[in-house]
Amino acid sequence: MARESHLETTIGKSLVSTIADAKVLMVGAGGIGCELLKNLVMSGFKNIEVIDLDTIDLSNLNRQFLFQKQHIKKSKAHIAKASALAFNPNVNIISRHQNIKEQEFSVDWFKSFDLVMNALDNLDARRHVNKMCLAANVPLVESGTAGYLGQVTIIQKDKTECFDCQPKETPKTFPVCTIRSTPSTPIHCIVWAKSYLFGLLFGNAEDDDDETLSKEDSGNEETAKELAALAQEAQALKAILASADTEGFAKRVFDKVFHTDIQRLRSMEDMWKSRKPPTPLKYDDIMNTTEDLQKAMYATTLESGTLKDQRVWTLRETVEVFSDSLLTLTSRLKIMRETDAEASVQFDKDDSETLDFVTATANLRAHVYGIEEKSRFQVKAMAGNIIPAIATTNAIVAGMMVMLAFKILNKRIADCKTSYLVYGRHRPQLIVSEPLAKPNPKCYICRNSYIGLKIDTEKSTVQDLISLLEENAVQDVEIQENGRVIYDPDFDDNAGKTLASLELSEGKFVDVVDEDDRKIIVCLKHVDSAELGENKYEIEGDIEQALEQQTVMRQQLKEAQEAEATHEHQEDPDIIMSDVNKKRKHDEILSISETTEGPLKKTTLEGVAHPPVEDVAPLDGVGDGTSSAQAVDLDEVVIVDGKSIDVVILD
Ligand SMILES: Nc1ncnc2c1ncn2[C@@H]1O[C@H](COP(=O)(O)OP(=O)(O)OP(=O)(O)O)[C@@H](O)[C@H]1O
Ligand SMILES: [Zn+2]
Repeated sequence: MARESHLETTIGKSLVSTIADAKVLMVGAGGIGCELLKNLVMSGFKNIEVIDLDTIDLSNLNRQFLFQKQHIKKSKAHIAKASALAFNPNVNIISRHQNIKEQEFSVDWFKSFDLVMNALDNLDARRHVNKMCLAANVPLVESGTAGYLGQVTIIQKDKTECFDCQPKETPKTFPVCTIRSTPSTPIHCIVWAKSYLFGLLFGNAEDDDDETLSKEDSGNEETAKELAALAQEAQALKAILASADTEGFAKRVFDKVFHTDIQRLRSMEDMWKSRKPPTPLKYDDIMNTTEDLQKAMYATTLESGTLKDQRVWTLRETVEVFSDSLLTLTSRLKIMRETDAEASVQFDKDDSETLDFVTATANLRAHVYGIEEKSRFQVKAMAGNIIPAIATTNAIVAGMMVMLAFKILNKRIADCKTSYLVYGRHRPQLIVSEPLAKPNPKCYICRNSYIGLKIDTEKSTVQDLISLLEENAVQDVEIQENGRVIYDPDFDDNAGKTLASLELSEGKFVDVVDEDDRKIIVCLKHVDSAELGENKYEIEGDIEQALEQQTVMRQQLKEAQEAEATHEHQEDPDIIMSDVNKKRKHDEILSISETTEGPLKKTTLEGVAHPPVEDVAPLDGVGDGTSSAQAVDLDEVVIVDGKSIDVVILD
C-alpha cells in the first residue's frame, strides 16, 4: 500500500487507477526487457503480458538481473515473470515462451492491449510489431540501446513516424577482393574466416554469397580473372574435403589455405606493388617448432595468468585450435548430414567450436598478411557484430519507457517526445529530446489504411475477394502479398484458386491497390462459412473511410514529392548544411560507440529505433554547459551538476 500511496502522491490518483486497469504487452525479456518488467511491476501496472522466444544464457547474467545462474537454459519469459512477481506479487503477469511473429498473435490479439512496449534486439521483429500495432491502432513504445547510446520513442498510427518511416542503415559491406586477396585490417580477416572459409568448409556450396561481401568491384577485368582463380581454389579445397576421414586432414586443409593459395596470390606481382605481400605458412614448420622458439620467432607474448580467451594465442596454439575445431566441426557436419544431406553448420558467436575455428583461421590469415592478431574475446565481439551492452544504459532507457507509458495512458501523446541517451558529449547533459516526428508521407508501411476481413479462406477464391472489394467500391484492383503478385488485370491465373491454396490464410496481410493507386491493407481472418451465414464475408473497419484517407495521403505524398523536387532544384544551402550537420552528429555518435569496451551484446545501431537525428538541439533552458544547475525542457528530466539526474514527472 505504501508503494501505491507514494505513486499517487507523485502522479495522481486517477493516473494510478488508469495504469492499474491498463493491459500492457512487453515484447522481449532481455537486457531492456528485464529492467522494464521490474519497473512496470514497481510502478502500478497490474496486467502485463511478456513474450520472449529465447532461453537464458550465461552471457545474459551480467545485465539481465531477473536471471540467475540456476536459470540458465530456462525460458526468459517464464523466469522474468517469476522474478518480477517476487518484487510485487499483486500483479497479473502472463508469460509466453514464443516468437511474437507466430500466427496466433493476430491483429485482434494486439488490439486487446492498451499499450505495447518493445524491448527487442533485431529489425525483423521490430518491423513486425510496428506493423501489427499500426494495423491494430495500438500505441507502441519503441526502445533501443547500443553501448552507451539509447533511445526511446512512441509510435501511434497517423500521429507519429512509424518504425519504417526512415530507412535503416544497411550492414557494412566489403569489396570481395579485399576480403579474399588483399586484407589490411583484422576485421577483413575475420569476415574472410566467418563468411568465406567457414561457409566453404561447413556450409552448402552455393551459399558463400554473404551479405558482407559486395561485388561492386567485379566489373573490372583483372578482378574478374582473380575471382575466377579464387573459384578454382574453392573447388580444390572441396576435393580435399572428400578426404576428411583420413589421417592428416587438418594439415592438408592448412597447407592448401595458408600455403598453396597464398603462394599463388604472392605470385601476382602487380597486386603487391604498393602493398606488403603475404608470407605463406606451413603446418609442419609450426608444429615442429618448440613454444620457446615460437615466441622468439613470432614475438607473440604468452602472459601467464591471463585468461586464454583474452590474450592473443601463440602461432602454435592457433594451429592447434585450428586443427581441433576443424576436426570437431567436420564430424559434427557429417553426423548432421546423415539425416539431412543439405545440412550445414552455422557460425554462432556463442557456439564455442565455431568461434574457435573463426578465431584461429582469422588470426592465421592475419599472421600471413602481417596484420594485428586478436584475442578470442575480441574476435567474438567483432564477428558477432557486437557493441558492448551496458546495464545502466538499459536501465535508463527502461525508465524512460515507463514515463512515456504514463503519458500515453494519461492521453497526453502530444506531449511525448523521442529521447536519446547521448553519453560522452562535452555538455553535462545525458538525455536530449526532440518532438515526435510526423509520419513520412512516402512510408510504405504506415501510410496505408488497414481493414480486417473475416472470410472462409478455404472456400473463397481470389475472384470472390475481387468481387467483394468491388461491392465495396474498390475497383480495378491489384493484389499482392509480401511482394508476391496474386492478381492484376494482366495476370489472372490465380483468379479461380482458393485463398488458402495461395497461402492467403489467417493473419496474412494482403495489399490491395485500386485504380487510383490507393492502397488498403486487408488483414485476413479465417472464419468457417457456416459461421458467416448468408454473408460470405464481414469487413471490420470502414472501407469507404479508408479510401478517403488514402486519397488524402496520396495528395500529401504528391505535395512532399513536389516540395522535394523544388528543394533539389534550388539547392538550398540551409538544407545542404543541415545534412552535413546530421552526418557529423551521426559520425560523432558512432565514434563514441566504437571506443567503448565492456560486456558483449549483439545489438547494433541498426537495431536502434531511429538513427539519432538532429544535432543536439539547443533546448530551451539549456545554458552553455558551465552553469551547475540547468533546467532542461525535457518535461521529465532535470539535470543537476552535470553528474546526477533528478527525474521529475509533471502531471
Ligand atoms: N521475434 C521475437 N519474439 C520474441 N522475442 C524476441 C524476438 N526477437 C528477439 N526477441 C527477444 O528480445 C530480447 C532482446 O534482448 P537483448 O537485446 O538483451 O538480447 P539478448 O539475446 O538477451 O542478448 P545477447 O544478444 O547479447 O546475447 C531477447 O531476449 C530475444 O530473445
Ligand atoms: Zn511509417
